[in-house]
Amino acid sequence: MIVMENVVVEYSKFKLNCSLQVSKGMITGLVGENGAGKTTAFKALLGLTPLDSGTVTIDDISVDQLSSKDKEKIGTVLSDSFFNPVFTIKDINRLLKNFYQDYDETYFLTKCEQFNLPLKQKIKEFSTGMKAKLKTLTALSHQAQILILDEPTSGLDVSARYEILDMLQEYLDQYPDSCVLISSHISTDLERICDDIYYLKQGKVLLHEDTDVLLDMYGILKADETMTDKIDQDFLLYRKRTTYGYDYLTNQMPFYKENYPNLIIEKPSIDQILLMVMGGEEI
Ligand SMILES: Nc1ncnc2c1ncn2[C@@H]1O[C@H](COP(=O)(O)OP(=O)(O)OP(=O)(O)O)[C@@H](O)[C@H]1O
Repeated sequence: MIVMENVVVEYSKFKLNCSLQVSKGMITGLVGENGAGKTTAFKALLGLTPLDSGTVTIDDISVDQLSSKDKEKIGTVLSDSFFNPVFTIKDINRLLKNFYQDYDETYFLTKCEQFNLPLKQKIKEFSTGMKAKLKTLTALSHQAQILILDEPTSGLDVSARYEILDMLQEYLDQYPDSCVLISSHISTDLERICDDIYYLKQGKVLLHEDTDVLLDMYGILKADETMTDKIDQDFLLYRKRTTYGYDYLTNQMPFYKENYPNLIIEKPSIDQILLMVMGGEEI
């Protein structure tokens, strides 16, 4: 289990101030615009950047107290780090075998074959998709209990993205006690595999919700000026001015459907929900 509590990381022009939790058996998504602080949060989680305040624990151990053995239980994909580009998969296989006690060479090589990744070609000659698959594969090849994956599907076409997401789902089926934190710009990716989603904006968590709740309970009410005065405001989260009045975001769509049968209520996609939170006025 990953717990990040009131973590503050302050740079000259940016401040991350966030809490989040990833439980066993769960895939948690972190979404946010460019510069929202996702990578900073991942670095804080992994102890790669000093905290100004707050705590990060992984399976109840503070991240700065993790032993080498504890660290072996963490699999990572970070956007700006990878193996030396002149290495081949054969080289990487040898390195992983020496580094991780629980390295599963059969899994690694079988998946490389499945993804048509050549064993003897230098990584610098790989396509973006090939590199992305290899990156995720290395994170999954040592029976890690904790997976921290920063944009593993970034820059990939839809089939390559789904191959990576399916591989993650399969991993969790095989190791049901593990937990996964994954960031992405693509909300359909998160919708496909995440149990819950955090939305980060300017270093702060603006929304945290179970994916099922987002998809089943959230709604957008389309109200004109007269209707605006009549609607119960108790379950409205954000509003946005429109040409006819206001769009309201609610997390209690059934309540409004039942009590306001004449009101137009749309079931939003996750992108539409995030756009309301991103650009709307909090109520
Ligand atoms: N080492 C650093 N020193 C100073 N500022 C930094 C440093 N690292 C990141 N930042 C700033 O922190 C902010 C958040 O960056 P971060 O990379 O965490 O965002 P992100 O959500 O991962 O963005 P993207 O989706 O574009 O990768 C940015 O404004 C960035 O310029």
